[in-house]
Parts: sequence; structure tokens; C-alpha cells
Amino acid sequence: MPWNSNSNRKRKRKERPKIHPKNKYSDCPPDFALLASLYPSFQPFVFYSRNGRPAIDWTDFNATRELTRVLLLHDHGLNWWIPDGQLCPTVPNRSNYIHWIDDLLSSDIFPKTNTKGENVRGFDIGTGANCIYPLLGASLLGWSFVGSDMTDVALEWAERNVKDNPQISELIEIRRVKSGDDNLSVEDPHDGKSSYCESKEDLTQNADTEGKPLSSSFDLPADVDKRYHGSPILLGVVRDDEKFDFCMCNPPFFETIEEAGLNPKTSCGGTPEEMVCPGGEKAFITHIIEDSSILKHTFRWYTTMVGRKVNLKFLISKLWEVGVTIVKTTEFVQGQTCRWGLAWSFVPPARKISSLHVAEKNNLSFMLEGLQRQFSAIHILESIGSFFSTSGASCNLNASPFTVDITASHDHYKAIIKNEENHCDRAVSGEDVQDTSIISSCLNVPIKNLCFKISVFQQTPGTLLVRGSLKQADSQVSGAFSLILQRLEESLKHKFCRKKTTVNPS
Ligand SMILES: C[S@@+](CC[C@H](N)C(=O)[O-])C[C@H]1O[C@@H](n2cnc3c(N)ncnc32)[C@H](O)[C@@H]1O
Repeated sequence: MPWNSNSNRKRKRKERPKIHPKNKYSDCPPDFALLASLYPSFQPFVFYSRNGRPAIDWTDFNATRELTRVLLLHDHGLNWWIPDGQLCPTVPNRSNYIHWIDDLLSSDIFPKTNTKGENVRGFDIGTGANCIYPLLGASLLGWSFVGSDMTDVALEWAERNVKDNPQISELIEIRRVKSGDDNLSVEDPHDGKSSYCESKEDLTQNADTEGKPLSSSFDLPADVDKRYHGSPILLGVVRDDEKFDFCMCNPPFFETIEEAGLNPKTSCGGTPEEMVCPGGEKAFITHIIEDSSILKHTFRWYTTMVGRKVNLKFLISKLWEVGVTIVKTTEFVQGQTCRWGLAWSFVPPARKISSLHVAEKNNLSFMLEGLQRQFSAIHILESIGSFFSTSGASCNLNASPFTVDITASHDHYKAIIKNEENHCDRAVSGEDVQDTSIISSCLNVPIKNLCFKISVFQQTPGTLLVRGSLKQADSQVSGAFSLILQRLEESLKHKFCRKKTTVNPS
């Protein structure tokens, strides 16, 4: 198994390039011999293989649980335990997800609302008895959390794991999601009283006769049983007045417990309640997407783990259908296990506005991700040509090396901007109102001829980079150039990517 001798470490690190660089274990995997010498309770689980390397039996639940306990204690100062059979998390693996969320929050994709690390508030969907994400997020980064779950054992042990760590206990609230028919309320396990209850009417506005949510865009093809019909996930659990920076989720991945018990090489426990839900992760995450399309700006980022790549593709197409503004994915690899991280948001990206202020730039680029399969670089290039030529600008298209040279007068420029305003079903959020007023003032200032080149580069299948290079150095002209590039980006995404251009205000 991983994390043993130096040579093995090097080999494994090469094989597992996806461990996050900020992960405590990326350069320094756990040292079993050291841990065994420091923690006598761990010692019985460590043996030395023929080549003298310390190892543990990964098929022994007690061994993996004890390893998690000592790692949380030794490296994070956390007291932790779970009862027999509950899902046992691997600490390096779970830390990767936390660091990825930290990257999302620190990126400049959206306008900042939090100073890094301050008052970041997360929601862990299905925190489990192990409560691993709130414990790691609070101890590594000082984040506060609501951790939801619905089984008695998960709630009882998550509470215990929080209380046993007084240094961070104030940061974590464990919230009960009621299961069963009367599942439309949540309880605070501290006092057992219902702390929130959305009216059944509100929650079943789009419901069938059995109270199961109905949504045209979410119906899983011709298989009613595969639609999620369990307890509420976000809607009905999150309170009206709450805002979060992110939510995260390690969902019940499987449709049956037989499917769940498929990895004979490890024993990480996991009860049917933890591992299984009707329709599996596809149905569970589809329901999160459905909730997010109603809750919208309640969360800056919605995130989840996805266990199967085929589901990832399906879920990404659902996201574009509901009008998200951005989708991000990553891969979490550890040993033999590979999972994906999926993140989305309804917040308008900051770049749209900031590029107006960063008007001095002569080279601007954007990505076209999630291209529909039938389109390639040549289609994009031709579309770029017609985007400019319909406004009267002169275009010289070169199919090798995929460039278009454009010369546009002030009138052409005005036509490009106005045409696209009419064509695109543009957003009406506050930011876009501001955007529109800046555009009007830009259009009224006469500019010289604009000369620029647009180049198209293939990145990966389904992803292209479009770069615009202005041939003049003039701040007034580069402001107009920036606007043109925005319009081009909107137009191409609208035409070629599976994404709606409309951003509905929440
Ligand atoms: C795979 S476990 C994840 C546990 C923990 N977060 C981890 O990563 O090890 C999934 C958890 O989701 C919980 N769960 C299932 N449906 C839920 C719902 N509607 N709301 C909240 N939790 C739910 C299960 O009880 C279980 O604890």
C-alpha cells in the first residue's frame, strides 16, 4: 500500500500526481513506524513486510480506523472516533477536497466577499458519524460549518466528535435532516426542537401526488425509481436567512449495498445508510443541482464529489441546463481510488466587469469549455469570421494556423456591440446594469480603426482557447477591444457550449 519507503514514495508520488500541493501529506506521507512508536494503540496494526517496510493491513477495518485516529490526533490535534462499521475516512484523501475548495474560494473568479480564511462558512451535506470535513476544514483553515445528516448514529457521533474538540467546537453545528414522510423539517439535536420548517406547500410546488419533486429538466430518463425521493438535501434544510460560501458533499455513491462492497483491497466500513441511495450518486447529485437552481446565491459555490466519470458528464450537462455561470471539475486520486470534484455557481464571474477596468490589455483570452461534440476549431473560426463580417468589419480568415485578422471602424465597432446586445439574452443582475451603462459611454467616444487578430487553440477535446491580440497600443482602443472580446465570448459560448447565457437574479 502507499506511504512506505522512500523509493516507494517516489514511485507512488509519480503515479499519484493529483494529491494537492498544500496537502500535508503531499511531500511527507504518514510514517507508520514513527506513529507506532508514538501511539501504542496503533502498534499492533503495524507489521514489517519482507523488504523491512512498515505497513498495515488495509482490509482490516480496525487498522484503517486506528490509522485515521492517530493521523487526526498527530497531525491535526483532533480527538476522533467512530463506532464499528461506520464509514472510515482516509485523512490525506479527504484533505484534498478541502484544499480544492480553498482554491475555489481564493480564486478571482468571483468578486471577493471574504478576506481569505475569515468567516468562511461551509455546509457539509451528509457529514456522517466521522464528521471529517467540518473537523478538517475548521482545524486546517478556521472555517465554520453546518454538517447535516439524518441517521441517529451519524448525528450522535458527529456531535461527539465535535464536542471532543473544544478548540473548534464553536465553529461546527450538526443539523438533523428529518427522514421519512414528514421529512420537511430539520431539528437542532441540542434541544430536539424543530429549528426550521419550510411549508410543505413551498417545498412541493413542483411535486407529484406523492410529494416527490418534479422538474422537467431533472426527470431521469424513463425511470421514476431512479429519481431521488429521499430526505431533503439543501432546500428545506438551509434556513431562509442563511448564506454560505460553499457546500460540499461526499454522496451515497451506490444504488445497492452489493455494489458498495466491491473493493476487497480496503476496508473503510460504510453502512447502507451511508453508502446507498435509490438512483445512486447520479440521482442524489441531480437533486442537489435542482436545489441549487432554486437556492442560487445562497451559496457562492456548490460542490460535490462524484464517483463515476460517466455520471460527471451527465451532471455537467444538467448544470448548463439550469443556467449556472461556471462549472469547475478536478480529479482526486489516491492509491487505487479516483474520484472527481464538481463545482458550480450562479454568481456572475468578476472577470466580465474587471476586464472593462483592465482596459489596457492588448492580449485577452477566454476558454470555450464543454463544446458540443459536433463542433471543432474550424467551426469556431468561421463563426468568429461571420461575427465580425456581419457588422461590416473586414475579416481575413486563415485556416492554418486558425486565425482571423480584423479591421473595424468606429461604426463597425458600434454595430458589433449593438448586434450582440440584441442577439444575446443578456443578464439583468445589478452587475450587468452597471456593465450596460459603461458600454453606452464607451460607444459614444469615437475611436480610430481597430486592428486585431483572433487565434483559436485546441486545449483538450471539447475545450478551446480563444485569444485576441490588439495590433495598436492605445488605451482608448484597448477599452473597446476588451468589450468586443467580451461580446465575442458571450456569442461563442451561447452558440457552441452547452450553457444558457441567461443569469436569473436570485
Ligand atoms: C458517503 S457518506 C459521507 C460521510 C462523510 N461526509 C465522509 O465523507 O466520510 C454519506 C452520508 O450522507 C448521509 N445522507 C444521506 N442522505 C442525506 C440527506 N438527504 N441529507 C443529509 N445527509 C444525508 C448519510 O447518512 C451518510 O452519513
